[in-house]
Amino acid sequence: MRFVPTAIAGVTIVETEPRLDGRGAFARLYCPLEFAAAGLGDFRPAQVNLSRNTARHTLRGLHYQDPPRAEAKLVRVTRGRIFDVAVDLRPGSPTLYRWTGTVLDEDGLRALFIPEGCAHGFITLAPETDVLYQMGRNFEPGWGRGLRYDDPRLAIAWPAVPAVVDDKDRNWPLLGADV
Ligand SMILES: Cc1cn([C@H]2C[C@H](O)[C@@H](COP(=O)(O)OP(=O)(O)O[C@H]3O[C@H](C)C(=O)[C@H](O)[C@H]3O)O2)c(=O)[nH]c1=O
Repeated sequence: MRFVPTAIAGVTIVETEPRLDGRGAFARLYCPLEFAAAGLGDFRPAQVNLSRNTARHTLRGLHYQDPPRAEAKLVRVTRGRIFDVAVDLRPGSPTLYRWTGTVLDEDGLRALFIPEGCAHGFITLAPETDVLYQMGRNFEPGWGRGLRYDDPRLAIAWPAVPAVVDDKDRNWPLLGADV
């Protein structure tokens, strides 16, 4: 695996190096030892989730969980295409409230690692898009927090106008202008 840093410390593009042969390819998608050696800490997924999105330009997020339920996640696309975004929410971070984004598509050989302390969201760029999550913690209802995808304080350059957004995601509080 190759670990490609982004503008936000810890948010990392994880690229696999498929082994090709006459049958096709074989690729390692995750390894705790390689993640630890890359400085991403002890990421050992507790649950794996599938987000199935029917319409193009479906937007989900931006979501995060506060300590002690903060969660790291490894996100990849198994069908379709997304623009995937992470926002730094770590107090004292030099990139606090900065965002970074990357396109993930169905070849599934690129993933985005979002560490604890960052919010995550995506917009689909194709219909029938499936997003696969490896989650660093078990899900517990009631711990979900969110940022507005259109918060002017974040100024995320989404590549499309969202067509489908859950009411929950339309109603997260805006960050104050003072942050
Ligand atoms: C996150 C989660 C949800 N659920 C249940 C709760 C609801 O009944 C249903 C949909 O949950 P929610 O509306 O929170 O799903 P999304 O809006 O896609 O949220 C996810 O999308 C953003 C972009 C993320 O990064 C998070 O992984 C997650 O917050 O699945 C579970 O059973 N387990 C889980 O881990």
